[in-house]
Amino acid sequence: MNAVADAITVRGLRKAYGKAFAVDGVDLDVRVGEVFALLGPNGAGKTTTVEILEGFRRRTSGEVAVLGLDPQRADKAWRARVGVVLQSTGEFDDLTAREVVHHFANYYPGAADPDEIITRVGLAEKQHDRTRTLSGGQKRRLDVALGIVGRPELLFLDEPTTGFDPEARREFWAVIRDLRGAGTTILLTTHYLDEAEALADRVGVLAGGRLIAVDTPAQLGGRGQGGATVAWTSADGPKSERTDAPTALVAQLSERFGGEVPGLTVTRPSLEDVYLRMIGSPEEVTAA
Ligand SMILES: Nc1ncnc2c1ncn2[C@@H]1O[C@H](COP(=O)(O)OP(=O)(O)OP(=O)(O)O)[C@@H](O)[C@H]1O
Repeated sequence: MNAVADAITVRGLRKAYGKAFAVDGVDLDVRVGEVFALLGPNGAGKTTTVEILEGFRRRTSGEVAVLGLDPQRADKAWRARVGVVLQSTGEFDDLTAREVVHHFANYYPGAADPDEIITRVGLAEKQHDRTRTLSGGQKRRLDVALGIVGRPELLFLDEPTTGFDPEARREFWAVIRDLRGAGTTILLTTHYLDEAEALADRVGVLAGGRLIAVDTPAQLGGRGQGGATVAWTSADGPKSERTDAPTALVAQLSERFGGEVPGLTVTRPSLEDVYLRMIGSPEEVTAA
């Protein structure tokens, strides 16, 4: 169907630990050039899935193709095309951040300029510090630098911004948008719904090892259609109404108020609302 082959194709993927299936029949396609965010509660199987795609874990069954190859049989040339940012950072102790990035750049035939990468991830001021002295968020930036210095076609990011302060997250988002703009395919896992919304072309929700939904952030769980809440201020106080036809209600209100509707807002469920509903959060069930 696609003019360009998918970057990742997964069919019937399963992974058992003992008798339990951490991944239990996942089908997934990630298109070339898209940012795909894998969401899901703790233990849903995100890291297991991603590590299988990266070639770091063996699957129990199913078919997997990543950049056209089975990651279990991947060679050095394939590895050079894939960037990986793992959940836990490697320790380089007495090397400086700059030395580590330069060292990693040597592994890749078409590496980016390491100094430019250091600047892009916001580590320029800390580049001469030993990595063991970096803060958690700074170490994470270094992880990201190591993942992208080889100019990968496909980048895996497992919870990339955990431990980042808000400013660092925004800077990281800009780095990801640049990479996307340059044509990099990105698969990321995140617990931050705003991050998925800001970055992802599509999101997939994993729960209990199964992919229960795949859609754009705007459309996930029917978010884009109907189900809006219109709120306004009337003479006797704030009012709100849930409706599947918000435009018609706003038109009625406008007529009633003879123009501007005081305090008018129209809101749809946030990505977090629909996500929590999907994974059956107890809070959401009681709120509904
Ligand atoms: N090496 C392992 N041996 C046994 N069980 C494991 C192993 N790794 C993961 N699991 C189990 O598999 C399930 C999925 O774990 P996984 O790390 O893939 O989840 P996750 O979605 O990435 O979670 P989180 O959001 O907490 O990172 C969990 O129940 C976990 O306990």
